[in-house]
Parts: sequence; C-alpha cells; structure tokens
Amino acid sequence: MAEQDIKKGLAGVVVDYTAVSKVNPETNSLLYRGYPVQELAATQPFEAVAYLLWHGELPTPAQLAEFEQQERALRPLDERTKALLETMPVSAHPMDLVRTAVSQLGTFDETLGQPGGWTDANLDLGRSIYLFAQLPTIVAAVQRRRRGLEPIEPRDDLDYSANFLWMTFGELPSKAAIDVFRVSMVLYAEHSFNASTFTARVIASTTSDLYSAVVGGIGALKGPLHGGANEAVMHIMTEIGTAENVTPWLDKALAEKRKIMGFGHRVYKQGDSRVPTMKAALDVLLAESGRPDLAELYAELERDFVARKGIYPNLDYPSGPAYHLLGFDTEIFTPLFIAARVTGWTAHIMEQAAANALIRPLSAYNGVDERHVAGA
Ligand SMILES: CC(=O)SCCNC(=O)CCNC(=O)[C@H](O)C(C)(C)COP(=O)(O)OP(=O)(O)OC[C@H]1O[C@@H](n2cnc3c(N)ncnc32)[C@H](O)[C@@H]1OP(=O)(O)O
Ligand SMILES: O=C([O-])CC(=O)C(=O)O
Repeated sequence: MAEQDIKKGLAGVVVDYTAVSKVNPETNSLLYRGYPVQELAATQPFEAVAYLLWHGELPTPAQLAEFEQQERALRPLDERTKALLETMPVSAHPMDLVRTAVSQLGTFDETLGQPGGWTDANLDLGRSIYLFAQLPTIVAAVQRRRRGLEPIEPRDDLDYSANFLWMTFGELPSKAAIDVFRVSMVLYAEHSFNASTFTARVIASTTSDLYSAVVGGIGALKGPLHGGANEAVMHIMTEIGTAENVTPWLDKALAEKRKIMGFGHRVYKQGDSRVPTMKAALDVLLAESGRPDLAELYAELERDFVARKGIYPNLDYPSGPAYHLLGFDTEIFTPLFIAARVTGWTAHIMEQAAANALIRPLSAYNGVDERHVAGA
C-alpha cells in the first residue's frame, strides 16, 4: 500500500469555517463571536453569553429580559422526565443519566415526528433554548437523587446560575460562590471544533435532528481525554491526598505511563487561555472554604508536572476542585460541563445546518489483501 499522509486524530487539520469562536494558541486567546472570553466572564450573565453564541450579538437589556423570561418558563421538568429520572438505576453514571434524559426530550418534540420537521432549521433555536433551560433542572435532580434527596422545583425569581445551585442544594451559597459558578459556565460554553462539538456537527451534517446531535456530543464529552477530565482531576487529587505525596505519586504515575488529568491540550501548547480566569475563581472558593491543603496540592501538582514535562493545566484542572468546593459530587462535574457546552454545541449545529456539507472523510485501508470464501 502506498504511504498515505494520515493526520491521526485530525491533528492540525482545518475542516471548515466557523464564526462562533476563535481559539488562538499563539496569542493564548479565546473569542466568542469576537469578544474575549475573559471580558464576558467578568461582565455577563450566562444567559447573555448563550444569547451571544446563538445570535452573534450580545442582547440589549430588553432582549435579555425577554430571553430570561422565556428560559425561566422552560425550566420545570415534564412529568415523563421526572419519571425517567426516578426509574433509571441510581448507580449509573450521571453522564449516562443526563444523556438518556436529553434523548427522551427529543421524543416530546412533536415537530420531530412530522415529515421534514426535524430538518426545519427555524425550529432549532427554540429547541436550543429548551435544552439550555431543562439541563440544569435535570442535572440538579440527578445530583440530589444520588444523595437520596427529592428534586427541588426551579425558581423563576433567580437567574440561571443561582437557580442551578438552588435546585441542587436547596440553599444559596455566597454571592461570590454563585459568581464562581457563573464564570465556570461562561468559560465552558464554547471552544471551536473540540471533539464533542465536532461530533455534534458530524451528526448535524447528515441532516439528523438537533437532539440527536446533542446526545452525540454528550457521548463524546464523557471521555476523560475531553470533558470527563474535570471528574478525573478530582479523582487523582483524592488519590494523591496531600501536597507531600505529589512527587512520589508522579514518579509512579509517569513510570506507569498514566496521563495526568487536567494537563495538556490538543491546541494550546503553552497553557489554556481560560485557566487564569478559572484559577482566580477557584482561589475565591479556596479562601472562602479554608482549604489550604487543597490549595497546596493544586499548586504542587502543577509545579512538579510542568517542571518535568512542560505540559500546562487545561480548564478542567481548576474547574474540578472548584466544583468540589461548591459541593457537587465528583461524578456531576462533567454533566455541569454539558449544561454549559450545550450553548456552543447548538450554535455549531445551527451553523452547520446553514451551510451544510456531509462530513465524510476518507480512510486508508491497511487490512488483509483481497481473499475469497472457500467454494465461492
Ligand atoms: C476541556 C478539555 O477537553 S481539555 C482536555 C482535557 N483532557 C485531559 O486533561 C486529559 C489529559 N490530557 C491528555 O490526554 C492530552 O494532553 C490531550 C488528549 C488533551 C491532548 O492530546 P494530544 O494533543 O493528542 O497530545 P499528545 O497525546 O500527542 O501528547 C504529546 C505528548 O505529551 C504527553 N502528554 C500529553 N498530555 C499529557 C498528560 N496529561 N499526562 C501525561 N502525558 C501527557 C503524551 O503522552 C505525548 O507523549 P509522547 O510524545 O511521549 O507520546
Ligand atoms: O478544545 C478542545 O479540544 C477541548 C477543550 O478545551 C474544550 O472543548 O473546551
């Protein structure tokens, strides 16, 4: 077979244009629709960022108020979703529970059952807002059920971030903690052609429906090389225990060729543009919670691993401990990422639909040569 120029993992391959976001590893920057993500994280409610990703512009105060009203009205779960969440095995991973609940939401959408209904792009914005509003209620209910607690109904007097925490914990943390959560949602919302967004776009490119594309995105996000890393970061921090254990733990982990979760990135090689903002948010929680042990462990693992390998933390490294300090179970961290990233996924699904070409790359065959079944 002639040698082929294979780009394993599509590394370095530019497959399409996007106007949703720009990831620039040279300047270590990330723009959503032209705006630096740090500026959005410093100033905007998550609802405004979702609006920006879908519409291409930040909302005016009147547009934001109208969107908030729409989103708040869509928060309560259908009885059939509640029943599904109560009957699925509590031992299942929350990513699988949330994926299944989102898949079921697609079956409630009557337009999907009608001929041509699912390819009507005019309906996709409404579907995106519906998923955006439903996901916090689903994730909070999954978290509570893990603890043997009844779900808490959404409150329409609270914004997205405060309501999410209210539905999860039945009380509101400090304003500063709510703001840390908001910042994490903004930073997780969008990141160009990452693996889950690309998955969603591949599904959209077949002119499948938006729910199917989001379900596919969730499947791709679950893996620890992608979104599942925020959960995995907390598992390794628990495994290491304290800062003094970092060096022997790293000696062993690297000898065993383990990947150190929360470090490295396909695009950023000199550090992730979002980490300084999320680390500053984590510092607020570390100070509030009085956990110098966790702060030391965080700093020592980063110091030692960067010194050895020159591989820097990605967004999952500060997000994992931040979600831990907010009180979430470790297994809920990646579902939180779903709730944020559904904004980016759906913006990309709509962009794909608006200028579609079926995504179907080629492969080079390296299996056995042609052969024949005996007697054929
Ligand atoms: C929100 C997000 O999805 S961000 C990513 C979250 N994922 C993680 O944190 C998981 C840990 N990190 C990784 O596995 C990788 O860095 C990835 C998958 C994110 C990026 O991988 P790639 O761009 O394919 O880099 P690649 O795997 O080629 O790494 C280059 C070298 O660095 C090593 N390396 C990269 N990341 C790590 C890591 N976290 N721990 C140990 N070694 C690493 C690789 O083993 C490889 O070494 P080699 O050349 O000796 O084989
Ligand atoms: O861009 C990537 O490959 C992964 C990532 O950081 C993200 O999806 O936020």
